[in-house]
Amino acid sequence: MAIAGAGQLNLNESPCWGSRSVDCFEKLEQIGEGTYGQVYMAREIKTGEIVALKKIRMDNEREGFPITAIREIKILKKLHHENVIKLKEIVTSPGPEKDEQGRPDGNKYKGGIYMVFEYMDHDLTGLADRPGMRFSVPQIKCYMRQLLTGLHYCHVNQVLHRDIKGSNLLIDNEGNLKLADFGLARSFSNDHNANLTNRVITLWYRPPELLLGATKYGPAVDMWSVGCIFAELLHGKPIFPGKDEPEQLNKIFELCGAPDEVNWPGVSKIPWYNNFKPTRPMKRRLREVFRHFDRHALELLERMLTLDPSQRICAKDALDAEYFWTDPLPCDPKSLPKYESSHEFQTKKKRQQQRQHEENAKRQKLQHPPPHARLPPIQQSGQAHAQMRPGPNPPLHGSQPPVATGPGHHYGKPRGPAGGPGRYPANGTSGGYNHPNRGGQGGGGGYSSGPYPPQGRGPPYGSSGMPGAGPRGGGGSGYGVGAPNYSQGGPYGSSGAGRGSNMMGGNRNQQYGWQQ
Ligand SMILES: Nc1ncnc2c1ncn2[C@@H]1O[C@H](COP(=O)(O)OP(=O)(O)OP(=O)(O)O)[C@@H](O)[C@H]1O
Repeated sequence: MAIAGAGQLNLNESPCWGSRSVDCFEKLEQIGEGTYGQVYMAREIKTGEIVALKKIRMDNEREGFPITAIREIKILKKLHHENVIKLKEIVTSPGPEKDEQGRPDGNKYKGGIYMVFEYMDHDLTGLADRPGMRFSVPQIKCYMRQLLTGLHYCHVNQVLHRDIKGSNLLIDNEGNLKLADFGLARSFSNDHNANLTNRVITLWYRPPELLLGATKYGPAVDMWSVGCIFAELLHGKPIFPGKDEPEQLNKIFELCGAPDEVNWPGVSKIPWYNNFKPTRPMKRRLREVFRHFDRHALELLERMLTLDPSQRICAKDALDAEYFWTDPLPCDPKSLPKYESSHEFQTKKKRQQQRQHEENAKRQKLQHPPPHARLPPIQQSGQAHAQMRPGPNPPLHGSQPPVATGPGHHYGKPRGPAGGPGRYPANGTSGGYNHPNRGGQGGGGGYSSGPYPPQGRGPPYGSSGMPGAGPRGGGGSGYGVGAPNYSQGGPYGSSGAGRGSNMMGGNRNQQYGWQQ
């Protein structure tokens, strides 16, 4: 695990940061299990305010404070925007800790450090995974616009998120969407001259340039992930559910066509192009496969899922796209229905419990088969009542969630002329952005030379179907069915950097192949 050098975690920067104990909060429920450790819903005892506590995993005391956490804190401290999660403070636990039930935590590290975030009721994966959930078009437009607004702000401030996926998009019951989990984020310079690792972004949302081994890249990598989320919201399931990198690339080429020097000038110079260039011609089929999508949605998707990153649409232009300015308009976030809290961790846990329940029931049935299954049951007194009770597998959720069916509330009419430029602030300095860097898109600065992991220049993954571990939790397909988070096989999975595994069996080290 990469560790912090002395003084890197400048907790003294803001006098109160790090000075309070986690005992100021009462843990209510675990809502996430991430690379760093657990995420809890908690209540601040003094004020009653509900927050999210993200514990920084410190499995090995000797390795010090994880560099990923330092990065996340550093980056979040400079980002202040309504579509970016707010890091409120850092709190510490000097002694043995307690879990949600007040029992001593068995963690061998006796102290702990927590990030305190504003609490969000859902993540997009958890929300979409609710039984019967269907997002309306104005709702999808509303979420997409907020996602792009938050990302535009990050990009203007020269921060790449590098892990855009449903479980990192948090939503509250006011309909606000915020980007979260900046553990893989980093600053970038506009000239894209720095070498960066290509082992970032969860596989299903990873752009072709990273899969082909590019180490010089920019905000376009996040825009590919946004395109994948957009298509997933419209399509109802993930569009590129690859098992490993070769399959991932193949799925991309099957839909977006094979890259060549015509549609992507310079592609043949990307390190692993020759290893993975398709051996047969592959036409772009996006319009054909998604012909049922609305015309403006398809136009925007085409520009997000453009193979050549230099031609891919940027967040600002996406916000200006016709899609957001034609009827039905994005709805007002506040008009969205309120749902019972739903995080990916919880929906997966519920599904696991349900599966376990079904297996137990099956096992019991096998062990104690009814004496004569084909004979009618012998009537006994009270049986009629017994038959009225629900069966052994009651629905997971007692009450069905409200189905979002197109709230009729829209924002006002578009602010700019239809189709005209500049409906969105050009550099993110207007539109209510707090702009700490003042760099603007073309501005200098913002390029951090901090201790980031070296770029992944290892050999490419094997060229044919490496056995990839399945998605975290074995969940099927994204929105509506389960969340992706593949681990990687092959050379990518071999680095032993320790960001730890999660309860669903996934391991981000494998997934991202972090190197020392
Ligand atoms: N502020 C918050 N409010 C509510 N839930 C949150 C908050 N932050 C995180 N979560 C929940 O915890 C989950 C994991 O959080 P996060 O992604 O920040 O941790 P991580 O350790 O980086 O996880 P991963 O390795 O899965 O990326 C999120 O998907 C979300 O469901």
